[in-house]
Amino acid sequence: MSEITYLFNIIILALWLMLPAYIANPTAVVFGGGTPIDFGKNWRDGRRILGDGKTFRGLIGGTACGIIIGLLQRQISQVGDILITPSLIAIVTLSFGALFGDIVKSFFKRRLGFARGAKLPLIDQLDFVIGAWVLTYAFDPQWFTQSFEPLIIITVLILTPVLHRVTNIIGYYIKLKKEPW
Ligand SMILES: CC(C)=CCC/C(C)=C/CC/C(C)=C/CC/C(C)=C/COC[C@@H](COP(=O)(O)O)OC/C=C(\C)CC/C=C(\C)CC/C=C(\C)CCC=C(C)C
Ligand SMILES: Nc1ccn([C@@H]2O[C@H](COP(=O)(O)OP(=O)(O)OP(=O)(O)O)[C@@H](O)[C@H]2O)c(=O)n1
Ligand SMILES: [Mg+2]
Repeated sequence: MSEITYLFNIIILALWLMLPAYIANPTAVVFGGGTPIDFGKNWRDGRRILGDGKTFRGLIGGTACGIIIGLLQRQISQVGDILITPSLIAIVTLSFGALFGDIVKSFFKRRLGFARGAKLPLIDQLDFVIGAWVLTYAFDPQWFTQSFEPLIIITVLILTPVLHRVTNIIGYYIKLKKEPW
């Protein structure tokens, strides 16, 4: 196998493993709106706990879409036998964890005084990856460690900011996102 083919396989595997999280994050934008998760309440510092950018509809819609993709992946990997099958726990923790990470980020963003939608380079791009990994490692450490080898982790960390930027620019031009970042 040439080095190019090897690298290509690593990238495909990284995308495959991250897919529930990669789908949950942008579909939360699509389904988002309505009641905010913090119910419009402020923290002790007088600023919003999370802000209007984190809603129940986004959280539920995004998690559901991620889970549906994960269930489809389980069917596909049984046919192919080459791709890693996500565990049922991992499907849920990758999807919910992505949006959980995004929520935790917004909490700290508000505490630092950043307005909703303000730019926070790298953190805005990796919040959902970290959230998905932390919850998956917490609830299914065996699946996590056997699937996410160090090389896959590095690939995801490099690839995600690029994919995030591209999807956000697409989202901005089709008027689903208010900011192109
Ligand atoms: C391995 C195999 C067999 C297949 C892999 C297929 C493949 C190419 C998978 C990756 C595609 C993918 C979904 C990439 C995006 C992942 C990602 C990093 C998403 C980040 O989400 C950003 C989102 C929210 O931003 P926020 O963090 O600031 O809250 O941005 C919102 C964007 C939108 C609402 C635009 C609409 C997007 C969708 C409905 C999701 C589907 C996206 C695409 C089809 C575009 C993918 C384009 C590429 C190749 C980057
Ligand atoms: N749990 C979520 C996550 C996202 N969204 C929607 O997706 C948009 C983009 O998400 P994101 O960039 O994460 O939020 P921001 O508005 O930028 O807010 P923050 O500064 O808190 O990141 C939000 O404005 C909101 O409409 C949502 O409704 N519910
Ligand atoms: Mg944002």
